[in-house]
Amino acid sequence: MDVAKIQAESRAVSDQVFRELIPVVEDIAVLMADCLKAGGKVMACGNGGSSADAQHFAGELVNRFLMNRRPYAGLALNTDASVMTSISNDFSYEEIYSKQVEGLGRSGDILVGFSTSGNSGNVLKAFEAAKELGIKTVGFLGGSGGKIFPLSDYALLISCSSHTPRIQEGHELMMHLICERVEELMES
Ligand SMILES: O=C(CO)[C@@H](O)[C@H](O)[C@H](O)[C@H](O)COP(=O)(O)O
Ligand SMILES: [Zn+2]
Repeated sequence: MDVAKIQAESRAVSDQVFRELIPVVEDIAVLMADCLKAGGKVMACGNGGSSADAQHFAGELVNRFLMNRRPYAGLALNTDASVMTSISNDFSYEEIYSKQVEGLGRSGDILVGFSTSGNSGNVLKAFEAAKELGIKTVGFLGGSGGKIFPLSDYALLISCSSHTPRIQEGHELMMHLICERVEELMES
């Protein structure tokens, strides 16, 4: 393990977030606060570590980030094993999120997808379903942004790295920044 190389890449990711992506973080926080105030909800999805990011985000929204306040409508789409195994078994793994977006999503909601490659098929299909339903899409992406980039109304793209763990760390940083700003906008 080359710690110096990892440190340099970690710094580059953090620098990209603070130099380039804060205006997008702000736009997304405003979008989410407006959605939540209007009675909409924020759905999130991803695979592997990025599914953990989706759950992490929903937990911050429903319970608390820094403030004790009313719960916000946040939902991770990767937490219901019965729904996911049923869709995977009867149809395909690619449809585990799109079918939930079709069933649970309403116009005015927001769909967040975490994908470091930007190419996970189930996140891509969920974004396609969201577009059909008038649901805004927010992509936490990496590298070139992949196939999900053009379907993202808002893209938080860690383009300086193509390494999944470093990109995920950048995603978590931005997810926390969004949570802090959403709470400020909702509670002020
Ligand atoms: O957490 C990690 C690596 O840090 C892995 O579990 C990783 O999330 C998985 O390989 C995912 O399937 C990768 O999907 P994606 O980021 O390309 O959409
Ligand atoms: Zn990981």
